[in-house]
Amino acid sequence: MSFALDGAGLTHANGFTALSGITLRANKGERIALIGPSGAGKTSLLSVLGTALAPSAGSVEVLDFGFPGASTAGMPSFPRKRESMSANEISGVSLASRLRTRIGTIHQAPPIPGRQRVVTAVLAGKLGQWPAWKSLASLLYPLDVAGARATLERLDLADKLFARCDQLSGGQLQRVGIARVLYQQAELILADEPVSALDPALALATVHQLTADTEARGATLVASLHAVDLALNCFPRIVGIKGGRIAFDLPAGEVSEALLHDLYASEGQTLPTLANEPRFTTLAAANDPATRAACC
Ligand SMILES: Nc1ncnc2c1ncn2[C@@H]1O[C@H](COP(=O)(O)OP(=O)(O)OP(=O)(O)O)[C@@H](O)[C@H]1O
Repeated sequence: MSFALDGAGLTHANGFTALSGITLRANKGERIALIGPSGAGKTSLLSVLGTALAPSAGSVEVLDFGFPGASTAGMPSFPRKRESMSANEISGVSLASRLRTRIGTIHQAPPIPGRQRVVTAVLAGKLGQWPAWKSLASLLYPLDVAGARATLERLDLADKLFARCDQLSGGQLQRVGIARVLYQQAELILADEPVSALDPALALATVHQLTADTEARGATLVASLHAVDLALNCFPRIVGIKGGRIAFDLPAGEVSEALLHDLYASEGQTLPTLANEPRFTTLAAANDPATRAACC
């Protein structure tokens, strides 16, 4: 099991309930796309899975660490290992940091210092796994340039190896954030709109890198995606989120056009797709076998 949420809820400090009654499980190696309208709760769900926010109701278990529902809404908390490791044996801080080295998070806008070189930003993916001396040394002088270059090559970005991050375009910076997580080789990758700044062809190729990497390593991937066609074409399992609840959880081939239109009813008649092109507004077009073959 990679993660299990049981009746999980998330109420923010201002009293707003972003998630309610979320029951969702994933085995290791699953690739899941989260889709749903703006404000549905996709980022909130990824934050709970990534342990950035504790559930305010229900329970969450991630990579064998459990989080009981907290009474303090949405406040960060520390995980407890499932095999009931005593609090005296290891501190909550240590447990949390150990768990987080196994989770790779891709942000829509990667939080990378502008002055950092691309090579250093990519190698930072392993900072939590390396011993302290190696992490410090790598920040001062990149230790695995070949590894960073090979990872960037997969994203067609090797020519930016020594560029400063504040000299990159939004799409290039987004791919550096993805390269960092690919380099990290996390067991669970949580990607929040990972290709929102890329053109359709690059978005497809980049998502392919993510799905191929996780498939090859048996890692789990959960990605929120704006483009419905990208989700249907590249992910075997689709979870629709609406109003902080799971609207459906189905194999991609079983997601009907009616379900999609119901999910996005608040956003009008046109389904959000790559480049918002109307050619993918029918399920037949979105599930085009040629596109699916190109991705998966
Ligand atoms: N810190 C916060 N405090 C209060 N409400 C919040 C907070 N963060 C998010 N929300 C609310 O929770 C709801 C879900 O937000 P979330 O970011 O999870 O949605 P989303 O599906 O990721 O949306 P989008 O596709 O636009 O990124 C929204 O109504 C949002 O306004």
